[in-house]
Amino acid sequence: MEVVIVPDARAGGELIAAAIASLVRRKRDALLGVATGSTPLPVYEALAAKVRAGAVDVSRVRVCQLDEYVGLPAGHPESYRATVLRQVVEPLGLPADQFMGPDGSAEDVQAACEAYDKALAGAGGVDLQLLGIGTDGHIGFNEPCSSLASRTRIKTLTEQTRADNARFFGDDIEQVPQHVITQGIGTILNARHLVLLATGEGKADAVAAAVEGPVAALVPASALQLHPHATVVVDEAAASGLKLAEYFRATYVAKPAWQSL
Ligand SMILES: N[C@@H]1[C@@H](O)[C@H](O)[C@@H](COP(=O)(O)O)O[C@@H]1O
Repeated sequence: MEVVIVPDARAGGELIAAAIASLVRRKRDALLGVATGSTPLPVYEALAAKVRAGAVDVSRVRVCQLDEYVGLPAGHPESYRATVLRQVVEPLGLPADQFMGPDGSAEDVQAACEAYDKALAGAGGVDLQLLGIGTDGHIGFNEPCSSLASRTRIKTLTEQTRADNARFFGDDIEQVPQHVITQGIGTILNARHLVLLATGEGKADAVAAAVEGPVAALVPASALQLHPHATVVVDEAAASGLKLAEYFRATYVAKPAWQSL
């Protein structure tokens, strides 16, 4: 696992957008797994700026969702489908048929989960999966004690996650769905490159547990330790609980010029 400490969220966004651009230059139809929440927004803004500047051609890039709420009415603005369309697909100018996600309004949710897991593999697998981290250490919507081998399935949110996400639902926790579909941890680990971005002091404990604690289902993000190509990008505040921060800084300074993220 590589840990990169950046001065602020904007720098993290620039760094990851550069890594995505570099991937797309190597593989024009890369499958990009995107996350929702506030944290990845600087990545999407930096990437869209590169596209506008003509620095990278993303016209063949495919985008896929990490997770979705269950039971929101179709087209609800806070569904993750609507969110990713608004924040990623439209700003990048991609056609809807280059975007895939699980069907959160399916009658048979279990079948929708299995179909999505198969569709990801059928699309050749995710090339780069962008991740955030919940304050309880979750990735996607894999809450604590999710199986580290789990596939895409339905999960029940913790009260903590519903409270954290209430800000997207008029600060009313009752409006936050209880159930979600999420790529499983095993599914996420199938991506070729995992890039987790965490910013702000509120993520410091979760980041320290994920990066320096034991691999444990209690901290789903610790599963990144099992992946051969995982990059954790943190700002100073989110890095504040890391015991090895100085080592991570020195390693990044000494990184060979030919080695990308
Ligand atoms: N399912 C999403 C996660 O993918 C995201 O990482 C997390 C943190 O969001 P934020 O970046 O807003 O803190 O929120 C939700 O739970």
